Amino acid sequence: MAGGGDEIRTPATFPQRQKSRLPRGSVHEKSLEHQKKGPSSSSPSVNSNKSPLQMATPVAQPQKPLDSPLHMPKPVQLSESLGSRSSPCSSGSVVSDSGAAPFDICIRDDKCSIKLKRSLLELNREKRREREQLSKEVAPLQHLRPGMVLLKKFLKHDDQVDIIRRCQRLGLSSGGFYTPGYRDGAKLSLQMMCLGKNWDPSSRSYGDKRPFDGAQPPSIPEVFRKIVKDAIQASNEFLKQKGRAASDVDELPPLSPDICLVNFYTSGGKLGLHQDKDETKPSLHKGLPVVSFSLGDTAEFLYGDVNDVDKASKVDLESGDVLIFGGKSRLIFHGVSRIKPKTAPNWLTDEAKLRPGRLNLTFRQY
Ligand SMILES: O=C(O)CCC(=O)C(=O)O
Ligand SMILES: [Fe+2]
Repeated sequence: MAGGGDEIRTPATFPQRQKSRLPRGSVHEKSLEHQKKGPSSSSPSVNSNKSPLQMATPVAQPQKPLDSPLHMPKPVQLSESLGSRSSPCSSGSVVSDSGAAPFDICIRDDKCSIKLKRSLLELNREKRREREQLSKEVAPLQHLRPGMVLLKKFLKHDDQVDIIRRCQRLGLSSGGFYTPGYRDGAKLSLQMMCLGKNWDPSSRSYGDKRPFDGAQPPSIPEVFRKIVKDAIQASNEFLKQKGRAASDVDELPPLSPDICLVNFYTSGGKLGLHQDKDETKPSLHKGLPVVSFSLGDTAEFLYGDVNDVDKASKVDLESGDVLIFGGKSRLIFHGVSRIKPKTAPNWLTDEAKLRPGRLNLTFRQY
């Protein structure tokens, strides 16, 4: 799996979390082909002139428009036909302040659906199978390179459902999901929402409000911060153990996240290689980590020292995985080369009703 890193197959050390349930666990895009050895860099961005969301200068497009025809709601596959406002994930009514037709990351339970719901027994059986498979076949923590740790299925089942439901609610309200687009007309096939601070793709900078509609990003839910903290702690315990045997293993500095970029990739979603480097100099210099949660379909994730997909290592990020890159890896180039369709766990799509695709949350400290 991971290139360049080693894996440890001991049943590791997710403190408590692993026990009670399973170990725990934007959206930007544009073709990676353009990037082969190309000068791109992005998400929060980097050395090229290109935006994090890639190349051309992106222009935010609210899912629903102010008055200009340029701001006509972008047709979002499935969402209209499935009825974006009445997902069963919603608890209560969620309505965009702007009266917009916001993007719903969940699909509603179609009463006419011929798909039979799985029984609770079947769902539990699937969850158990997933746990057993994980403990047999996969190292729960993997040291991919100095400063970079992958925590397989670190997000517990209930937490995955809860994260999706919270993101759904936040995404439907003011400051919620929108489709970033480029000034040249190119569209990103992803939906993005910022929590804590707004990250503006066109200026590649952070602010308190979204320039295109003045919306204030919702705050980062406390439960998300707690999982981030637990993931860093679990990584450091693991790195400490490793450090006894190897000298190049650094611990990760603690993170107090005040930014979370939430991306939803549809099945054709991609994100070109980029560095996350729009945070403050002290944050970057200290190597304060980026902590990434993956939910839904599996992503093929690329990472490496240079902006070249041919030289990048590859790792699958599955639903429930938490990836951390900080310290010496804080400025690695990384991206998503593809989303693997129909790889989300059945129990997750049944319980959370996440639409086909992948939800990714990256936490950072400004
Ligand atoms: O989706 C991912 O795994 C990566 C997202 C990312 O790199 C970003 O939002 O900056
Ligand atoms: Fe990134």
